[in-house]
Amino acid sequence: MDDAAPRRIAFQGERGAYGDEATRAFFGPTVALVPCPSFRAVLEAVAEGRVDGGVLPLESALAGPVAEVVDLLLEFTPRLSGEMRLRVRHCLLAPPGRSLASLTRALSHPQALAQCSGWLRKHHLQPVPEVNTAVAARRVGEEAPAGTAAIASRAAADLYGLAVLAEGIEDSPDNATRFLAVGPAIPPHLGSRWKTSVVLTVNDGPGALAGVLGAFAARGVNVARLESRPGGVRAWDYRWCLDVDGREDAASVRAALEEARSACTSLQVLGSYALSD
Ligand SMILES: O=C(O)C(=O)Cc1ccccc1
Repeated sequence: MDDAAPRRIAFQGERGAYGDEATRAFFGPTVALVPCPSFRAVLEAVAEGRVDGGVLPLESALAGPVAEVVDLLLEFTPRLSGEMRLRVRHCLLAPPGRSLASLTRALSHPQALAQCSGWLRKHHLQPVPEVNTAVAARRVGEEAPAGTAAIASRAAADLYGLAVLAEGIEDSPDNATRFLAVGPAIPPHLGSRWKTSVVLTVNDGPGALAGVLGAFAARGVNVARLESRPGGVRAWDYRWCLDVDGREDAASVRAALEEARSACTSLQVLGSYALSD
């Protein structure tokens, strides 16, 4: 890779999306942004080497996992190159001149709708899913549909000529989303804390999952995330996604993984990556 050339990084959505903000926070203002229509398109661009990396939202502190991204990571198994937490502050946006009282619907990404569900209920606004917050803002700006607002960032309001009717409408004051960087480009300002992501299926029988967790506990390795997804060998078999603290090549993590394997029908290390400070 030419060091002087800006790195091309794919994200889902359009300018003004939270993925856009996360990509610039990860890679700095000179990054070459490559907007993609879907999360799958981001991973395809990375897999085919059309970009140097991609940035994807994995889970929100308030609304939980972005299940589509979790499943796509298991399908594509890209190189995991970094993690960051982005503070997400949502705004209610409408064409200039509209009042809150005139609105009946709010368009946004399902994660944003979920993060603002209490506020929407209180203001009698019907949530309407859209592929991305920035797409919602652009549509409301261009088409000005009757009674319809968008939930997106203040940056999206500026980009698409919308007025900010309310700011900070998320249901928790510390609403944040974990974003992962994937692909060969490593974000430049990562810290010293590392994580390792693993996907496994366990033997059928009492204590199998406890055996996996016990292997990490016995070596003082913190399990930071444990999530089940469908898609094991048979119906109702689960794939368990674990994030543990530490690098795959750390002695404690390596030994825990080795012991965990004996309680598993499959165990795949997706990768180790550092967290941004
Ligand atoms: O729709 C967006 O802008 C995204 O990047 C997905 C998203 C939505 C809400 C919170 C974090 C990420």
